[in-house]
Amino acid sequence: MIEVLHYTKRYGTHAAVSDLSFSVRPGELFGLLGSNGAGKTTTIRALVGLTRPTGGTVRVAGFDVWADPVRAKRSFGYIPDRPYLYGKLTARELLRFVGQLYAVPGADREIDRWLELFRLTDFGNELVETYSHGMRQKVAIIAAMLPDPPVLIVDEPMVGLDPHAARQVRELFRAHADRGRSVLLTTHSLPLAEAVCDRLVVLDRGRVLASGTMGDLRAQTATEAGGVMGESLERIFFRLLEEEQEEERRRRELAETA
Ligand SMILES: Nc1ncnc2c1ncn2[C@@H]1O[C@H](COP(=O)(O)OP(=O)(O)OP(=O)(O)O)[C@@H](O)[C@H]1O
Repeated sequence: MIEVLHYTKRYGTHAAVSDLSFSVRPGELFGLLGSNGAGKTTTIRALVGLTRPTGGTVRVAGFDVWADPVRAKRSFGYIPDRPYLYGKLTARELLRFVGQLYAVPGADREIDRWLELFRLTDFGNELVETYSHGMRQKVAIIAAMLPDPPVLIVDEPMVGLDPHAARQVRELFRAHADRGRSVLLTTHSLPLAEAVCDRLVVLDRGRVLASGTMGDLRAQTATEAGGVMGESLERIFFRLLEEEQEEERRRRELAETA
C-alpha cells in the first residue's frame, strides 16, 4: 500500500534523507521514528506530494506519487504536524467541503458521528479560527478519516490532544489498520509506537538505524550492543543512538589520524 524505494532528499549538499526503503502492507500500522531533524517529516512530505524527492520512488496504493499524483492522492488521508484549516469556515462547513471533495456517502450523518466522538458537537457551528490547538487537531484528524481512505499518513498526531482524545486516536488508527488499511505515522512518543505499531523504522540524520518488528529491533540491539531481550522501545532507541554516536566518534578519530 505504501512503498518507499531508495528515497533520497538533499537540500543543497545536506542529505536530509539517504537511500530510505520500506513498505507498509494492508492491515499494518507502521511507525517512522527518530530524533529531531532525523528526516521523518521530509519523508512524509514526499509521500503526500509536497516535497519532490531528489532520488528514489514513493508510491501510495500502487501509484507513483510524483508521476501519477491525482490517483495517488485520492487514496490517502494526510494529517500534517501543523494542519492548515480554513479559519473562516465552521468545522461542519469545512468537513462538508471535504465530504463533497471525496464524495463521501451520507457525509452529514458521518460528520455528526465524528463530531460527537471527539466531543465537538457543541462547537460544530463555530468558526475554526476560534478553536484551541487540540480542537483544530481533532478537526484535521476527522477531515483525513472522513473518506475512510485505504492509506492514512500521519505526522505527529498526538501533539495538543488531551489524554482522552490521544487514547481515542490511538485506538482509531489501530482499528483503521485492523480493517485492512495501511497507516504510517511519525511520533516522538516511544510508548505509543511500541503499543500500536506492527513494524518500525528508526532514522537518525536521514539514515536507517534499525527496522522491523519490536522483536527484530530487540534482536538487533541485543546482538549488536549487548542488550537484553524484552527491552522497551525507549531503551532500544537510546541504545541505537548511543551506538551511532560511538560510530560517529570512531569515524572522526580515524579521519583525523588519516
Ligand atoms: N526546506 C528545507 N530546507 C533545508 N533543509 C531542510 C528543509 N526541510 C527540512 N530540512 C532539513 O532536513 C532535515 C530533516 O528534517 P525533518 O523536518 O524531516 O526532520 P524530522 O525528523 O521531521 O524532525 P522533527 O522531529 O524535529 O520534526 C533537517 O536537517 C532539516 O534541517
